[in-house]
Amino acid sequence: MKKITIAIDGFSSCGKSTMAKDLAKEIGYIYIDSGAMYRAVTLYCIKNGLFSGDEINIPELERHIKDIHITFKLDEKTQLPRTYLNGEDVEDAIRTMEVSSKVSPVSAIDFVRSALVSLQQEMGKEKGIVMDGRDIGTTVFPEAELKIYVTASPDIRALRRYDELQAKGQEVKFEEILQNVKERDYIDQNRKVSPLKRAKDALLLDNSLLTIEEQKEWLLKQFEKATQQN
Ligand SMILES: Nc1ncnc2c1ncn2[C@@H]1O[C@H](COP(=O)(O)OP(=O)(O)OP(=O)(O)O)[C@@H](O)[C@H]1O
Ligand SMILES: Nc1ccn([C@@H]2O[C@H](COP(=O)(O)O)[C@@H](O)[C@H]2O)c(=O)n1
Repeated sequence: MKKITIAIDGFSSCGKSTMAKDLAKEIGYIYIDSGAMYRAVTLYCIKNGLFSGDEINIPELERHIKDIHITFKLDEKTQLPRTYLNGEDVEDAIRTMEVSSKVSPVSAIDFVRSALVSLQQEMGKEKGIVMDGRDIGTTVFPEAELKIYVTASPDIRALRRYDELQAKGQEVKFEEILQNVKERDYIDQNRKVSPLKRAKDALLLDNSLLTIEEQKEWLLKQFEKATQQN
């Protein structure tokens, strides 16, 4: 069967990567979490002193951008990709609140976006890929055969993330997560370059009241329809 490209965009913590991972596993496609790449650049900035408070040293980051190498390696146990920054496994380090609180301003920088978009397009050039993010259906793969735009209420999204981080043993406050979710939504929707918006041909999914299993079934049906049409 001819392989297609699947773009899943939407708001932070709404379940995009859960859906994308599940589908990719089921259909044998590559899964790429583009948010992990923006998080890795942010972690690089933190580790290399490119932040002073919340302020990024943009000229310095531009000088460093060619030294930032992001790759993914499949975890043998989970069969899921882990993110590597310059050869180091940073999959857990990029999921902290510190990175979450600094990532959206980093992702709004034009040269950061153009570097990562080129890398994402290279990863998807053979098709057979499910990529999730904010601009996958609008900028990275505007020709994707299946585009999904996911949303859920901010409170529901914050609660899902809170439960997840608590289960991982991270000390977090619900209010802090809710504020971070709202701030990232605002920056992501209002930045100049590739803001988060629904592509004209994207299917809308509000999963506020869906279980993980229900959204998985819904997505699989959309995949089957898309492959029949292409
Ligand atoms: N339909 C659902 N019902 C309940 N919990 C869900 C649902 N979908 C995903 N989750 C949970 O919500 C949390 C956030 O999901 P996920 O990481 O997939 O979101 P995301 O959109 O990829 O987030 P981000 O953009 O911030 O990376 C996870 O703990 C996941 O298990
Ligand atoms: N295509 C993308 C993906 C992500 N971002 C930015 O990265 C942040 C973290 O992404 P998560 O998916 O892990 O939440 C996100 O808030 C965006 O600022 C992006 O700009 N484009």
